[in-house]
Amino acid sequence: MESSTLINGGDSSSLVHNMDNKSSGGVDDVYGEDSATVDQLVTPWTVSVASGYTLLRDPHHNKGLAFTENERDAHYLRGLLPPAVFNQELQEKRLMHNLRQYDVPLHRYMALMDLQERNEKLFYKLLIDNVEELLPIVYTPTVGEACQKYGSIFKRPQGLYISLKEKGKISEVLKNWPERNIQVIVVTDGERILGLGDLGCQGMGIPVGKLSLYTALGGLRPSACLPVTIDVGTNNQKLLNDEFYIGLKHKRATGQEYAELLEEFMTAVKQNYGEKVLVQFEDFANHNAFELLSKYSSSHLVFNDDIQGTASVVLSGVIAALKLVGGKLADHKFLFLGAGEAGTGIAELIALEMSKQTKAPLEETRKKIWLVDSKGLIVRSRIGSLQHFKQPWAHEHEPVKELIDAVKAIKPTVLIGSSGVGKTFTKEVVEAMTSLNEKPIILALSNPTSQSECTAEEAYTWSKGRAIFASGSPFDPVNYEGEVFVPGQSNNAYIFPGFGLGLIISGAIRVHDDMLLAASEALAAQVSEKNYEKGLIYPPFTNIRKISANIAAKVAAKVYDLGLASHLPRPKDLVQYAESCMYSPLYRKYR
Ligand SMILES: O=C([O-])CC(=O)C(=O)O
Ligand SMILES: [Mg+2]
Repeated sequence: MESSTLINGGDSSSLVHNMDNKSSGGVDDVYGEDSATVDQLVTPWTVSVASGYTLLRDPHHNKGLAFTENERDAHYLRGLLPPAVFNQELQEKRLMHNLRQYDVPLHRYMALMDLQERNEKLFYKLLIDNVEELLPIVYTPTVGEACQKYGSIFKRPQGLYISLKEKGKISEVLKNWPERNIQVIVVTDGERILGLGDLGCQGMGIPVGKLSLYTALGGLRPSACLPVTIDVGTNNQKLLNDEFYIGLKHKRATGQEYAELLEEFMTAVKQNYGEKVLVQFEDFANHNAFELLSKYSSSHLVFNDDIQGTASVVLSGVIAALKLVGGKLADHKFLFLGAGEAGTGIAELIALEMSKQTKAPLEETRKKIWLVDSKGLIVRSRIGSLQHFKQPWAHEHEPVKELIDAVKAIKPTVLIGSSGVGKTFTKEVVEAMTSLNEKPIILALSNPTSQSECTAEEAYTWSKGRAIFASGSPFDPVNYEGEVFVPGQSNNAYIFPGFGLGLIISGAIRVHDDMLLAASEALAAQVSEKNYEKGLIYPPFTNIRKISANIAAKVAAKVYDLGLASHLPRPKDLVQYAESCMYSPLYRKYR
């Protein structure tokens, strides 16, 4: 009896089911009032939505108690809602009040996911207006716990699961997703979820969380965002033993079997969504992350958030920190704990920027940067046994085993933790950094909070208030000897939403390192004098949409300059253009 119609346009290109009985869900034409969102630039935005009970169950169009009297009459809602009519602000106030009743962050997370599935606009309105309070819930650290428990909190699909069972059918599986105009995909295979290790299929929480930030922080339409989890098995024995585990119950497929599944996925993505769809790789293990990025960067629009997004946000923080500590980038010396995706990605982008500034060859600027991995300082004598992505960092030096001895030997001005292992910046390490530097720059990037190399309190206390500190997951301000220190959050969430927006509004077909440098410079330029006075090296998240528009503009400008843009002509004012393309969470009036 049910027929379905595909309707494009607005922020809601969705599959709407026509039913015979209008009162239980017919199809009405609706004219919205929002400013144009990204794809409205190419499609007319008359949209059709279901009415009646079906409308209340459709998260893209449901407004709950905010349906007006006229809308209740026109859309067969009489009796389905209690009599009160709330505006969106009152709904928001009520929800924030309810959320704050939960003491357990995971309960807040679950309440927010329920809201997202019930009333999408209200979810985004809440997230945008309360970004500092809600970011730690929908994102790190709480999203990490959600992934660990994803099997038991799973209710409805929030993204696509593509497992080895779907081999040979991936293109068909993509067509099962209700949206067609996809602009960004965040994909994980769950092998390295934050610093929590292999969570297999339960890694889905990460693409879902990242994409909700694409919308809230970067203004991408929710319906243009597709979370994907590739399931090739898991090596996490606890999950394999768990009768409630939601993924494939065998060890991870590797080698050719893995590569073929990924190849089929990447091909199907391009076939279904064209060459301008952005694929963001997220939380893959090192070996696959580097390989996938280099394999697909010349044929697809791909971006690895852990290698490139993290690099861009850290470079921005370092550029900003120079205002507080003085000197040029090339005057500084960097020591990393962790030589994986984040560590080597950041190191390379810093070396590139140094090389750009000084005109020195990359081989020279790399020598200012040292990395420590689980076997100690990466030095020339280890080269034969090093993975290829570590080899550029194998400089001449005698072997050093421990981080503390590396600090003493290298004498860095900047210490960066990206190993995924918590509590590794010990008192001794922070004190050594402080004895070497008037203002040591210390970045503890590993996520979630449990994996942070040190806490904000430890950094400020052990450095006697002298550290310039930022971390991947948020920490509260610290009161040290009567002075309040506000730690920064050096997280790729500052970069990827604006970066992706910049790629999309310009119709980029490839990502280039210069675009990452442009994003870093754009973010650093958003740190105000007031922020610097407080010792901050990142602007607060409260202005993130404006920040994202500025990042998007600089990235798009670079896309145009490099001749990689397919949306012509180039808009005159790219900041204004980026802002005008952003999704609005305000309700539309339904006729
Ligand atoms: O998700 C985050 O908070 C940052 C990130 O990409 C990671 O830690 O893998
Ligand atoms: Mg990540």
